Amino acid sequence: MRRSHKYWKNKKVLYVRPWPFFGFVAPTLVRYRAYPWVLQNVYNVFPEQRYFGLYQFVTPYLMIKNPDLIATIAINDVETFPCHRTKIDPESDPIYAKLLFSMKAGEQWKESREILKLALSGNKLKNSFRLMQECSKDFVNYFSKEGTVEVELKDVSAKFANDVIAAVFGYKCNSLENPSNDFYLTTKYVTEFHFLRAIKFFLYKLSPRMMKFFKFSLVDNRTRLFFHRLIQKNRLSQNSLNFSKRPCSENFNEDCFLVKNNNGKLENSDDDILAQAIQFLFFDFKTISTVLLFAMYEISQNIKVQEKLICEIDKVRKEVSYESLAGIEYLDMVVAETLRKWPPTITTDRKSEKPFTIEPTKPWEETQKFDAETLCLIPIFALHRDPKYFPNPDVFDPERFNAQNKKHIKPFTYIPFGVGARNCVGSEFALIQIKIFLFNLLSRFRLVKSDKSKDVITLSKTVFRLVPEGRVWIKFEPRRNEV
Ligand code: HEM
Repeated sequence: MRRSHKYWKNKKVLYVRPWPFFGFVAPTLVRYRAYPWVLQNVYNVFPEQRYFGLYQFVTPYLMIKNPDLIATIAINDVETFPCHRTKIDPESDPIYAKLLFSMKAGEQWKESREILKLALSGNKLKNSFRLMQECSKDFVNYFSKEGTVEVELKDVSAKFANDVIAAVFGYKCNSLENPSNDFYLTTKYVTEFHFLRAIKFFLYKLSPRMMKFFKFSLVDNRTRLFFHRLIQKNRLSQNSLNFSKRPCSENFNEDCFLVKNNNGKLENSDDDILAQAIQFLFFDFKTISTVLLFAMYEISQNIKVQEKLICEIDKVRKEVSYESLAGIEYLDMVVAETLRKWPPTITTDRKSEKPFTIEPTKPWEETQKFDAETLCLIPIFALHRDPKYFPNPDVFDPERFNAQNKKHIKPFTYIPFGVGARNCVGSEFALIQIKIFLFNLLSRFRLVKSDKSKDVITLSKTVFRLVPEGRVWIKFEPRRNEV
């Protein structure tokens, strides 16, 4: 596809006028507006359009606004739109090439996806449930030592998300007690998009061959070494890891990390496992910690929601089980509303393999032909905030998802986990992790606003993700006398 600000004009497609060189992302690059709001503004430029063109830097994207058109692209016409944009050439970085998100659709992707899906659901998920339950208990026990405590939400949600991933790797690290444990430091290091990594990504896009020639890898030696050491310990030792109180073989969910090789055999070489580890860190750590942060923040702000949630949680006495957790309908509704208002993945995309046509459905539209390799942007955050689909979108209202109301949500307007063949493979795993955390937390604490933070969250203008600006404080107030 040609990269130039003339592309949409030449194709006679309506488009958002780009800022020179930077395209629509300019307001975030100059730190004027947070990226989710920039996307929402762009989404609103042509209220009646089903789709329109825009430029991310000089790369043309087609924004798909209309929910039916989203379904066409992601479900009905999946042969034309089989993959995401991010595709790292396996020749240039074999580790990144093993990530499902960046894999080209085909047998290897299909099988790897099936294996990961199995590892993250059903009986395997029940096993992970036990680990998550342990991590949540460690979390609340840590705060139960004192009375009311003031906590910073970015910090505590990141530590919990980290500890669950670590547990999947057979590594018990309780990051609240021990914030400088190796796993947490590595997670932070890998997931922070610092300057050097940004440059590496840019160079990869520019010339994968050059990167291969100079043997530059997106996964640096420090990360590689850390995980290789961990994998070796897990495989070779039947004894506890230094940081684990249990035999690691019991914890290490190796099935999460199986990959089919080109000869159709199941294997998990150290590099395969390393790739899956990176996948967990990218997909689980950032998404889960973001959802937990916003869920705790919204619950602290909305007292009625909190009281109702506590009431429902208290009905499940003593130990919560996998089954009883799924039965707490109001918890489902609170999590669903958090994912509506604050979806951690603010957009997703599809890339067309072949040319395609969009037929008119409105009087002012014309048949429009598009080239192969057209990049389609699906604006998850903006759809969730569109008052046409969610009236008063800025209000946190879990009742949108009660049994009656959720029937009226227009299909493909609520898509926190994406849609179709390339949707999120970890959604079940993620939902259980979020729910079990909130269950344990609210069983022991009320979440109370803190004077240190404002009532309205401001989003960061320095990153291209959904991140609050600065620190976000609330208080955990023990419910000792009630339970
Ligand atoms: C609240 C948490 C999460 C959210 C909101 C989320 C959201 C998403 C979204 C929007 C996509 C793109 C889907 C599409 O294009 O249609 C995606 C893809 C993906 N997610 Fe998640 N995700 C979450 C947690 C996880 C977890 C825990 C894992 C486990 C490792 C995971 C693994 C993946 C993978 C591997 C893909 C790529 C799938 C493919 O291309 O075949 N996600 N996720």
